[in-house]
Amino acid sequence: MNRADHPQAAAAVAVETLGLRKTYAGVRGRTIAVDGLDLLVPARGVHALLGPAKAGKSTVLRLLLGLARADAGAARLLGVAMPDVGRELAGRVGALVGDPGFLDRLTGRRNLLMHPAATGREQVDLALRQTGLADAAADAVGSYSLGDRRRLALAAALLSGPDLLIVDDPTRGLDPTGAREVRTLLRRIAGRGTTVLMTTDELVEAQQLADTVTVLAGGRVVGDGPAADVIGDLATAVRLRVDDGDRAVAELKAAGFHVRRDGDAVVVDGVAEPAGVTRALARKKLYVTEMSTRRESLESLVRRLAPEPEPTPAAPSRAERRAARQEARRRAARPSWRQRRREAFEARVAEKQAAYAARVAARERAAAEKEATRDGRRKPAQGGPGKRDGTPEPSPGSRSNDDTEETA
Ligand SMILES: Nc1ncnc2c1ncn2[C@@H]1O[C@H](COP(=O)(O)OP(=O)(O)OP(=O)(O)O)[C@@H](O)[C@H]1O
Repeated sequence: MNRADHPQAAAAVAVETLGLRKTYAGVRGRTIAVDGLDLLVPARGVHALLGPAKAGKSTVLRLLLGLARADAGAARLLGVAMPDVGRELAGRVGALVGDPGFLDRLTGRRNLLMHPAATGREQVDLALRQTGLADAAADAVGSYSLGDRRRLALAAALLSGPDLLIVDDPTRGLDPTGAREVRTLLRRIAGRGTTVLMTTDELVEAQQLADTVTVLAGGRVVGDGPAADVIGDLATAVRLRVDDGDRAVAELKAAGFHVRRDGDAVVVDGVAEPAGVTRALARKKLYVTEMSTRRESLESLVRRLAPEPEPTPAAPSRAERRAARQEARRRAARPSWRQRRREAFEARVAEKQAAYAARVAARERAAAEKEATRDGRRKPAQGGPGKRDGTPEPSPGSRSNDDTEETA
């Protein structure tokens, strides 16, 4: 979406990035984790960075928090440009990225009191109340459920009363109850005026929790805007069997559906009304023999937003470069296709010429033998068949030119 077209572009912006890029070097070459990212997070509300595994979500958060250095691009958090974020925004940005490193044998309250952002018991107790942990404040963290630990981590991130809270995958690993509690908490935090920027790979979570979303795939933005517009009402994917699948795909495409083949089946993604698909087919005299529907997955959403996402090109590793050089040398040493064809052709010509020469020699031999036989017969009879001048009659097969001669 164009910045100017963004519904909240006119309002304050909490986070914005332009052309942000990050690559990681590994044993198998370089991985492009974030590839020219333009991100716009409106101030206030919950913004979800939504994408499948390895889409680059966590890397974006790490870049924004200064935990990793970008190769290129620019970013501003709460109006402050990236290199100065740490110095100028101390206390205004809270984060929950990675393991908060609580000590199990200490109470929740004691862990928070030891946090660098803690200023005193009053502030700590406020954070515990805000996260619904007041009753568990005196319990050892070792006895906390995973959901309670996550809420304690959020309490730590809230200690400084931040304007922006950055949270990486807040419900990962939680049971449905724990996940629901954390989602409710995040909505409550946003309701109090803190902008929440979070990552998730769950479509339903983004739909339930986020006001705005950015969908990432392969380190790139494939869609962004209000959650209701980008995700919609969790459209349905329809799977069909039709007698003429290829024609069905063509007709549905022409009718504006997002359609693809999956083996014998035809799959239509992002369908608001499944009956619309069967109607469109029936109009073209194509009849459905089998049909099933399921809620749209994140993968099909990404496919719908970016029908043919370009694969992230990874730079070749040293081993791959060496193999490519060896292959080039091997090709250079081997005769070219053209050269091999010419050699084969010349071999065929030489073969045919040799066969022709052998046939001519055989005919000449045969003619000479015939001549010798005729001479032998004439001698005793002194006048057999033949011309009067003694020239022998040409035999039927003794032409000097062979009209069956093959040309190369
Ligand atoms: N420190 C690192 N060193 C090398 N590669 C990395 C590093 N961190 C991330 N990557 C690679 O960068 C790509 C993006 O990873 P990232 O963790 O940002 O994705 P993600 O969308 O958060 O995925 P997930 O939901 O699985 O956590 C992946 O291919 C990952 O393997």
